[in-house]
Amino acid sequence: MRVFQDIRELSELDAPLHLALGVFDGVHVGHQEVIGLAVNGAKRKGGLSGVLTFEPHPIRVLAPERAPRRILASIDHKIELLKDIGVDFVCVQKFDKDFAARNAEEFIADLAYYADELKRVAVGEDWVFGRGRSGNIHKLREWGGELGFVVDAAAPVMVDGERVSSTRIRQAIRDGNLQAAHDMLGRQYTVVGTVIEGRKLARSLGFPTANVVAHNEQLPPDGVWALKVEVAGKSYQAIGNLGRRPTVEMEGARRLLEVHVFGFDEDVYGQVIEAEFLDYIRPEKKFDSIEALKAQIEDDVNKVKSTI
Ligand SMILES: Cc1cc2nc3c(=O)[nH]c(=O)nc-3n(C[C@H](O)[C@H](O)[C@H](O)COP(=O)(O)O)c2cc1C
Ligand SMILES: Nc1ncnc2c1ncn2[C@@H]1O[C@H](COP(=O)(O)OP(=O)(O)OP(=O)(O)O)[C@@H](O)[C@H]1O
Repeated sequence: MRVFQDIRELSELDAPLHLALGVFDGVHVGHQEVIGLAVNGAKRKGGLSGVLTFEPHPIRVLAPERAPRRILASIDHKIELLKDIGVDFVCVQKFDKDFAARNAEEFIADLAYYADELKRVAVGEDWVFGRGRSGNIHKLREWGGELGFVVDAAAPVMVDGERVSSTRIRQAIRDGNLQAAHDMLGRQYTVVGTVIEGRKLARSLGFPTANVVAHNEQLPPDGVWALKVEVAGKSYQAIGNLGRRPTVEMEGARRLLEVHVFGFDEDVYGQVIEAEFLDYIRPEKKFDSIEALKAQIEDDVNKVKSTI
């Protein structure tokens, strides 16, 4: 799968193009429907399917005060998810004030200019875009008639009677409702993060941990979780504490996911870990002593191991 950094680079593609447009945070079941229209279009008519997405999330530039603090998938993770769906290329357009300044018609005219053989545009039927949100599906069809592309629009995909959206999924994760997030994503929700050095205290507690800083992804509620993690392409069962470790840290310590991977004792500093949250075990607590914390962790580990 090819990755481009700007719509101007689409001129390198010498084939009919079938392009899905949107932010696609999390690549949820609604997004999959839209992207499927582009993929199927390319299969039926020939040519290449692709996704045009924006980075950072446009709302960060347009209304930072309303922007979500965390997202469902950082750009690298999003690109992996799009690769799994089978698109031929992804264009990650930098979204800044300049880009935001053009109106919907200018944006589409630019797109059709650089994506020379643009044959199909796929969107959700309620998608609005461009300065002042002036572009919509009707306008898109009108401009497509002039510029030579057709517009495929997906009807809203619903789960539990409500339209699926990235915002709704972020809320479900914040609430700890990972089953609802799973249903709306069409896959298990995972958090990707990098392992940083800790204080190496966990080893003396008998439970070495990898201290993971999430890459800006939405985290579920703090506490102890049964996890499945992927490290260096291999999958393991694990237990993790998400939070600020009040027993051993001062107030205001960084929020971390500390992961104890069963049957694993390798140095993983600097590596990327992907964690799936399986079951909530208990809230994080401040213990009176390290011994009490250690006894509790032993109980937690036994509890998780007994369910594997
Ligand atoms: C399964 C598990 C449960 C934990 N629960 C708590 C907790 O309830 N409260 C707390 O302050 N720290 C908790 N911790 C975090 C430990 O305090 C932490 O692993 C230890 O301080 C080591 O930190 P280090 O990796 O920086 O050396 C937990 C850790 C694990 C692995
Ligand atoms: N539930 C859905 N059903 C069908 N199409 C959808 C659905 N959700 C989004 N889309 C479409 O997918 C594309 C990308 O959507 P986008 O990521 O901008 O919106 P969203 O998922 O509703 O997120 P947010 O909550 O941030 O608005 C757009 O064309 C949009 O119309």
